[in-house]
Amino acid sequence: MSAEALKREAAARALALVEPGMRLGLGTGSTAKHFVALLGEKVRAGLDVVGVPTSEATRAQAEAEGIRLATLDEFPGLDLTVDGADELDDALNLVKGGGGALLREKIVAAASRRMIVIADASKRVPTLGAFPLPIEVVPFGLEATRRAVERAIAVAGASGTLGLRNATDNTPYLTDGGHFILDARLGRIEAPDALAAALATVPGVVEHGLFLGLATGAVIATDDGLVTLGDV
Ligand SMILES: O=C[C@H](O)[C@H](O)[C@H](O)COP(=O)(O)O
Repeated sequence: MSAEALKREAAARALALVEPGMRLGLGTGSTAKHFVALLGEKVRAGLDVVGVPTSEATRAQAEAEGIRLATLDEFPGLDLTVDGADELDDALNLVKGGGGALLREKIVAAASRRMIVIADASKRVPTLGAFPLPIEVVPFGLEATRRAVERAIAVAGASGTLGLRNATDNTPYLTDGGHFILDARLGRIEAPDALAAALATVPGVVEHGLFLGLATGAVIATDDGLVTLGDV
């Protein structure tokens, strides 16, 4: 099965968790896009839900699908968020932000009673870190922040290189919040909690892509069928 077909399978399984009246967090990325498309079909068939998008891209897609949207200011507590991930381990620790949406994704996930990750099997890893860890930083003081991030990575016992993410026109990539992203190529993250704690101390770091203790379950689509982790 193609990767897209697997992503759609995982999305379809997560859709079965959606009940009428739910307040949903809508994730970002190529896997979450399948979920939003399938949800749109259900909405047009009469399902009444409200969605909080985690990016402008998801907002545009959900609007086009006819999904009623709201903000976290209107609904500070959500029932369920369904989102993709760049990596997940068996303890449901995640790396997210490959598509630059980590900040809103983390706020929405933290506001949700349940967060279900949908992924194809390529995202499941024994140890996080092969995928570069996105670290969202404010443009002001970039070089000083970059150095402080390097020190924080070292304090957490990790090592690697940091690169400023560029957009396709070769200018710095800007997130929906108007921030830059430093991608940390670490290879392995042996102590995600220590790294998350160290990064949180750096002024200028807005958020990072380690999602620890946020996902409550995962649906992973493999060629041999669906595998679930946690509470699905
Ligand atoms: O910023 C983007 C998000 O964290 C995505 O959920 C993540 O990058 C996975 O995206 P995809 O489903 O396209 O692999």
